[in-house]
Amino acid sequence: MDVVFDYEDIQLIPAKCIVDSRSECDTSVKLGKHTFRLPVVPANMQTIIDEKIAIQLAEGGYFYIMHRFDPASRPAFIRDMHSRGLIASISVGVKEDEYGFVEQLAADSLIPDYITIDIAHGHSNAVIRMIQHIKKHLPESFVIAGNVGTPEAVRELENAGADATKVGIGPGKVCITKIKTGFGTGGWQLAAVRWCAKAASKPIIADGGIRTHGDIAKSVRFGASMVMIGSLFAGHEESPGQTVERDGEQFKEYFGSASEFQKGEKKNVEGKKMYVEYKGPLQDTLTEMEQDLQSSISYSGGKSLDAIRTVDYAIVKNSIFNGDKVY
Ligand SMILES: NC(=O)C1=CN([C@@H]2O[C@H](COP(=O)(O)OP(=O)(O)OC[C@H]3O[C@@H](n4cnc5c(N)ncnc54)[C@H](OP(=O)(O)O)[C@@H]3O)[C@@H](O)[C@H]2O)C=CC1
Ligand SMILES: Nc1nc2c(ncn2[C@@H]2O[C@H](COP(=O)(O)O)[C@@H](O)[C@H]2O)c(=O)[nH]1
Repeated sequence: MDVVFDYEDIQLIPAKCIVDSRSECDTSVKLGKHTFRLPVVPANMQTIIDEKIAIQLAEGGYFYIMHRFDPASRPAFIRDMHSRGLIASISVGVKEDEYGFVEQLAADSLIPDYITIDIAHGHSNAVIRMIQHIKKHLPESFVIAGNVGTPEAVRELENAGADATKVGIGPGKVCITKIKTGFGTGGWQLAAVRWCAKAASKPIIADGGIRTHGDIAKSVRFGASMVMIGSLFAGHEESPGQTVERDGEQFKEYFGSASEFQKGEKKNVEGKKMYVEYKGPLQDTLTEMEQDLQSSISYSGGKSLDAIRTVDYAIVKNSIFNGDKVY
């Protein structure tokens, strides 16, 4: 890898505008057989998504991935989404029970449209075996595999049959992998996305470290087809995390999938819990994200996401924000 940088080190360089209004810019993206309104998916974490939010997102034309932390509810979830005419997008792990689960779905003709293999260290034989197992029993399902942080990993998972790979080891807001293990893409996640995307022959999902809406455009510039976001989606009215009040202000909990709060034990903890300010309705954030991304597209001199993929950029090491915040 030649240059190392992260989101805050990059500014995209504007090209001549070809639209009269930002509303002409199209933020939609195709992943597998379906087209979605935004190249954004809320993280498949228990404080970010539940069944109600999955329905809201799917009905609104947004991509979603249900988490895997209530495993027994998954068949009913798939049935319910399909009975509503909506896509069914679930997560699996790699432990022994999950093999039987996949076989049972096939036996019951319950075919998820998307299956995400969600483990911390995705460059592993365990994930390769699970990709092959899913492809054998549920060949119609679109398989997203992760998480990884290197081109070798992307190639191996693609060769095993993954339809997309998810990039990001440790850049997440509630992640402590980098501190506990010394490994990961934290601090250079955007460069890792670029490195992996260059090797990829299928879509890349950039996962973790997105702190502003502008980071979505930057991810697209460096090769992501989609981005997965946790913290920016935490704290909404609909978010499943517990609400607490402090000094008259409302906060909602956001915890890591490898935190002791998720695991119920202190073994191999690589995540923490935080409280984020209450943000109001989820739809307001989705709408603002879409408007901001439409604006990004207009600055890129095009009308669709593709225009962002080729814009020039400047590396401005640690100097963009100077402490600036949106609010
Ligand atoms: N994107 C990221 O940076 C990270 C995300 N996470 C999230 O936390 C959740 C839990 O992840 P995970 O612990 O993988 O899931 P699981 O607890 O389901 O573990 C999956 C399996 O992989 C094994 N395993 C886990 N980590 C490693 C490793 N580093 N080396 C070898 N084997 C390993 C586990 O065994 P054993 O426990 O005995 O080792 C277990 O058999 C997921 O939702 C994941 O996305 C967690 C950390 C980093
Ligand atoms: N190292 C850990 N990473 C985790 C954990 N739980 C989730 N995650 C990852 O974070 C992103 C979300 O990142 P954000 O910056 O947008 O908040 C999520 O999609 C997972 O990949 C964890 O416990 N440890």
